[in-house]
Amino acid sequence: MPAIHSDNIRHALKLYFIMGSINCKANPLHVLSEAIAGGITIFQFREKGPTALIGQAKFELAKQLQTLCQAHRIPFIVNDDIDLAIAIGADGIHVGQDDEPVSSLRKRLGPHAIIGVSAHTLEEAQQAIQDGANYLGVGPIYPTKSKDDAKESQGTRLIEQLRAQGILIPLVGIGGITLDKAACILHAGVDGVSVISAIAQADSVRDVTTQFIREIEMNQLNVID
Ligand SMILES: Cc1ncc(COP(=O)(O)OP(=O)(O)O)c(N)n1
Ligand SMILES: Cc1nc(C(=O)O)sc1CCOP(=O)(O)O
Ligand SMILES: [Mg+2]
Repeated sequence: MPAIHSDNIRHALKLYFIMGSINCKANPLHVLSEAIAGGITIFQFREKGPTALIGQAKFELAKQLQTLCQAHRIPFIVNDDIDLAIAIGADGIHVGQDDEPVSSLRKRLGPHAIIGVSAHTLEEAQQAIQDGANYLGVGPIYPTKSKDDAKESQGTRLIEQLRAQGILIPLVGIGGITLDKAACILHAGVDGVSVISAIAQADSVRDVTTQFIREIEMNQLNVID
C-alpha cells in the first residue's frame, strides 16, 4: 500500500524535503533521519548532478532512504527515474516538462501513484492537470544554486495566477526557499514548500526543519480542507 492516498497529497506537501547525496554535508541517511525528526511531510530522492551516484549505488541509497521513510510513514517520491521508482515500489514520481508524459507514467505506475509535474507557465499547469498530475511544483520562486539548469526566478506570480483562475490542484513552491521566505510563498496560495539546501546544508537539520514547520503552520491558507 502506498504511504498516502493521492487524495491526501495536499496535506503531505506541507514540507517537501528534496535531497540526493550531493546536497548533503553529512551522511544522507543521517540528514534524512534528522529531517524526519524535525517534521518533514514528504521526501523526494533527487540523485542528480556531476558526482551523483549511478547504477547499483544509486539503487542501494534509494532503498535505504525509502526504508527510513516507510518506518515513519513519509511518502517517498523519486525524481525523474521511472525505472527506479518502479523497481523499488516508490509512492510516486516527480517529472519535468521534458520527461515522459503523465498519461504514460500513469499507465506504468498505476492509479495510486503520486505524480508531480513541474510547471512554469499557466499553459504547462493546465496541460499537467488535464493529463492527471496529482500536484504541481512551481518554481523557481527565488534564485537557486541547487539546480544548474533552473529557469529564471519568477517569484510568486504563477502561484497567484493559478489560484486567481480558480485552479485548486495541490501546489508546492520550489527554488531558493529559506525560512524567512516561506510565509510570502504560503500567502500566495501554495499548499507547501519544497526545500533542498536550506535543510540539507543546515548546521542543525532537525532544528531548521522544526522551524520551517512552525512557520508553515502559522502562515498556511488552507486552500481546501
Ligand atoms: C517538487 C518539485 N518541483 C519541481 C522540481 C523540478 O523538476 P524538474 O523540472 O524535472 O527538474 P529536476 O529536479 O529534474 O532537475 C522538483 N524536482 N520537485
Ligand atoms: C530541484 C529544483 N527545481 C526547481 C524548479 O524551479 O523547478 S528549483 C530546484 C532547486 C531547489 O533547491 P533549493 O531549495 O536549494 O533552492
Ligand atoms: Mg526532472
